[in-house]
Amino acid sequence: MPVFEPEPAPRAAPTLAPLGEPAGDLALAIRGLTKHFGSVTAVDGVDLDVPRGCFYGFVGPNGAGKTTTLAMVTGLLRPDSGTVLIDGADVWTDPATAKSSLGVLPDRLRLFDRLTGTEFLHHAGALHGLDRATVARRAADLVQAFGLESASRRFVSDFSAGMVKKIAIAAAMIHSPRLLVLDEPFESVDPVSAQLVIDVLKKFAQVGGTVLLSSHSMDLIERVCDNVAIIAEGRLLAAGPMSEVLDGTTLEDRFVELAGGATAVEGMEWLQSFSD
Ligand SMILES: Nc1ncnc2c1ncn2[C@@H]1O[C@H](COP(=O)(O)OP(=O)(O)OP(=O)(O)O)[C@@H](O)[C@H]1O
Repeated sequence: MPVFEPEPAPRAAPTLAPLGEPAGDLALAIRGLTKHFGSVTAVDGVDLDVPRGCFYGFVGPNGAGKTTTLAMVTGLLRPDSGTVLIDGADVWTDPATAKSSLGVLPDRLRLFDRLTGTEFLHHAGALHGLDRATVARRAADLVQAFGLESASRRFVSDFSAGMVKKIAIAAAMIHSPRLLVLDEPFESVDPVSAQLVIDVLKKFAQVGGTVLLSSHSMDLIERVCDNVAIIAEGRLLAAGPMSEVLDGTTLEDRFVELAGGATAVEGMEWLQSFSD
């Protein structure tokens, strides 16, 4: 199917390239990315290499800086400092080139919800300059792949939260990008639909596409991704091939060990005194 066919690219060695000059086999290279909101440092000097063809998970506790990082990576939020190269093109100095190879599912996406599912996909394809016949063919492929056949003629405003996620991911893929950046793609998505989405994304990665996604589901990230980055308080604590980051433990254990969070609930004895 044409939708899942980015230019085949060699699968990169499963190690992080030495930080410095980004290597040429990277789908995404982030250097020194920093963002402050007033006195809060949301993202603090993040360096990350995402090799082509990999399925990269991005995890961290609430408020760790995941959404802020992904927003800067995709050109939605201007960094205070740092650079982002997508397929070698700088998101901020060469946005047209960088964004032509990028598909995005942003956080809290607002859709044009008075369009039907199919119209929405056509709109996304047209924005990327695809001709009508190509858009129609790809939209039909995507509707089928994401199990949205019965929804394709309904208004997006009538979609469930999970269906909205699926149509938004489909729209992010319609121009056959090289890199997909998905912020919480499985939030509100039931397990059967999540598996459907994972299958589509795996197919995309198998033919040389690259996926970077954030999620709070450690099981899912461990099962699906071949690389993972753990962020807390705006700093990257670990990044690289899953087996190296886990080092024999589970992702959940590694996450708690690095990012904290397994604290006992103390000082809430009143909770056991019940109002009656
Ligand atoms: N627009 C904003 N204005 C002020 N502070 C912000 C803004 N966006 C994010 N922050 C702050 O930046 C920090 C990182 O937030 P961010 O949303 O990136 O975290 P996250 O890892 O995506 O969290 P979650 O898992 O809860 O979605 C938090 O302290 C947050 O309060």
